[in-house]
Formats: sequence, structure tokens, C-alpha cells
Amino acid sequence: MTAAPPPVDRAAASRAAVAARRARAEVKRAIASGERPTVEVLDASADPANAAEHSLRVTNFLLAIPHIGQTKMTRILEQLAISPSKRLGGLGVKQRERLREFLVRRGGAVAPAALTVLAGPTAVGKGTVAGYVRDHYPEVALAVSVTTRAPRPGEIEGVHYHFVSDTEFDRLVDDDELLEYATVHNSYRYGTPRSSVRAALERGRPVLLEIDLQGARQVRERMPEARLVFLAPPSWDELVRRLVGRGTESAEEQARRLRTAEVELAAQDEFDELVVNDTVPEAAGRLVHLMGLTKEHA
Ligand SMILES: Nc1ncnc2c1ncn2[C@@H]1O[C@H](COP(=O)(O)OP(=O)(O)OP(=O)(O)O)[C@@H](O)[C@H]1O
Ligand SMILES: Nc1nc2c(ncn2[C@@H]2O[C@H](COP(=O)(O)O)[C@@H](O)[C@H]2O)c(=O)[nH]1
Repeated sequence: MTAAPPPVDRAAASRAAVAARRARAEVKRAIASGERPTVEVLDASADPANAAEHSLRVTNFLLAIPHIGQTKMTRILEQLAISPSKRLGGLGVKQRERLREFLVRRGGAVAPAALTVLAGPTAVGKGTVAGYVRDHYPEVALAVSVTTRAPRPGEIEGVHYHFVSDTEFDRLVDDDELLEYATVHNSYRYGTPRSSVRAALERGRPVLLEIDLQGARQVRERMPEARLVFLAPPSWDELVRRLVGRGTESAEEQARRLRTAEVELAAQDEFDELVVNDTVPEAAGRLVHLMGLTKEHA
């Protein structure tokens, strides 16, 4: 004879759900007001007397932290070897310690990243923000890409790009001299020379790559320790304004790029961090902060 299932204590379940919602809201509220309460919430959750924290699902806890979406949350839990079904109160000692270390790394001084990739949709301002970093944060080594497109007025060989022929680009690919490369916007080829990235890293300089989404994915595969930062527009309308306002593409090309931008925006969950490009100095400040540099963002 099968044993009857234990009776469901609906009142207790409902109390736990309310407590979990409260704890999740508290994590969100505190982060929004500039506090860093995640470690405190985790520590409090070890004591069953703190019912809200104790019963909070680890998934909901992570999702309450800005810029952690479903994909990233799943990856974090895999890395920390924590089952998504766990509640904070039910974590083992080692799991709690691993989660604590993760929160400290993320919430306090950001751990320095040797290699950071900045990507995002067309016309969001990647080039502008990267240029601001080059001009205001000389400690950052901004990798100079190779490209098969011709220089625009004002662009300097070796500063903005290395301008190369198709034949030379083929040779770089054949000799495996590029860390990543892609044909961008269906037109020209762009790539990051391995040697310059390696040389800067060996000198201990934090390296920034400003590249497209295809390149960012290749870097993630080849150097999983790289930090991927997605630059997002404040709104879709503003993205369109920037693309049209730049005036460097035909109406047809603008429409094509906007179709690609929709796909690129949907990929932001693949990234470790998100920076909204509201103003250039602020976005650049947040970016270098995420690179673990000492200059605090505004
Ligand atoms: N924070 C900002 N506020 C207003 N305008 C901006 C901002 N950032 C960049 N822009 C403007 O938006 C336009 C697009 O910027 P930029 O060329 O840097 O974009 P991008 O992401 O590098 O584009 P693409 O991928 O197409 O090369 C430019 O005219 C630039 O001056
Ligand atoms: N995959 C790579 N993409 C790159 C690289 N360098 C630049 N880019 C991207 O190309 C477009 C167009 O740049 P533009 O200067 O011609 O306007 C832009 O999205 C850049 O991010 C690279 O080395 N690899």
C-alpha cells in the first residue's frame, strides 16, 4: 500500500511565498538606493529565524540583482554548483561560501578583468565610448583592430585602425594572427590582432576590445575569462535617432542595420554586464569601473 502524501500546509506555503517576495523586493530596493545588501541577505538567510531570507529561492535572489537575467543566472548557478531548486536557507556550507565569494566579487570593488569586450547594436555609441576611454583613461589599452575598409576623414592608421588590403587580411587569418574576426554589416572585414592583445596583457595593462557581436562570441569561446559588456541604448527611439543623426548610411542601409540591431539587442543576456549609453562620460565611467579600474563611475 502506498503511503498517503503528507498534508499540504497551505498557510505555511503562502507565508513562505510572501516572505520570499518581501526579501526579493528588499534586495531590489536596497540595490536601487545604492546599498550592497546581497551579502547581508545571504548571511541572514542561514538563521531560520529570518524567515524571509531563509525561504528565498536562490534563483529569485540572483534575479533581483540588476543585470542578472535568466541566462546569466543559470550560468552562475552552474559555476557555483548550486541547484536552482535550492532556497538560501538550504544551502550547504560550501555552496553558501561560493555564493558569498561571488557576491563579494561582484558587489564590492569589481575584480579586475584583464580583457574586456564592449559590444552592442549599431550606432549605440561603441566607437564613441571607446574613444572617450582612449582619451581619458590612458591606463586602458584599447586594441587597434585591422579592417579592410578605407579610412574615414580624420582616422589615423595605427590609432583608429590598421587599414589593410583583402590579401593582407586573408594572410592574417591563414596565419592565425587574429583572436577573432568577422564581416560586419555585410561589407568589410574586421579583426583583433592577437599579438597586440597578448603584449598588453603581458605588460599587465587592462585591455578593451570594441567589436561586434559575432566577434564577442568568438572571444567568449577562446578566452572565457574575458568580461563581456553590452552597451545598450537608453531606448529604441534614441538608437534610431543616433543612427539617422550620424548620417553615414543610406536609408536602405539604416533599415538593414536596424533589423540586425533588433537581433543584437535580444542577445544582451549572453553578456556579463550591461551599460546604458545615456551620456558618453557616464557610460565610459561605468565601463572602466566594470573593468576593475579604481576610478569610480559617476
Ligand atoms: N551618449 C550619447 N548621446 C548622444 N549621442 C551619442 C552618444 N553616444 C554616441 N552618440 C552618437 O551616436 C552616433 C553613433 O555612435 P558610434 O558611431 O560611436 O556608434 P557605434 O556603436 O560605434 O556604431 P557602429 O557599430 O555602427 O559603427 C554618433 O553620431 C555619436 O556621436
Ligand atoms: N568583430 C569585430 N568587429 C569590429 C572590430 N573592430 C570594429 N568592429 C566593429 O565594426 C563595426 C563598424 O565599425 P566602423 O568603425 O567601421 O564604424 C562596429 O560595430 C565595430 O564594433 C574587430 O576587430 N572585430
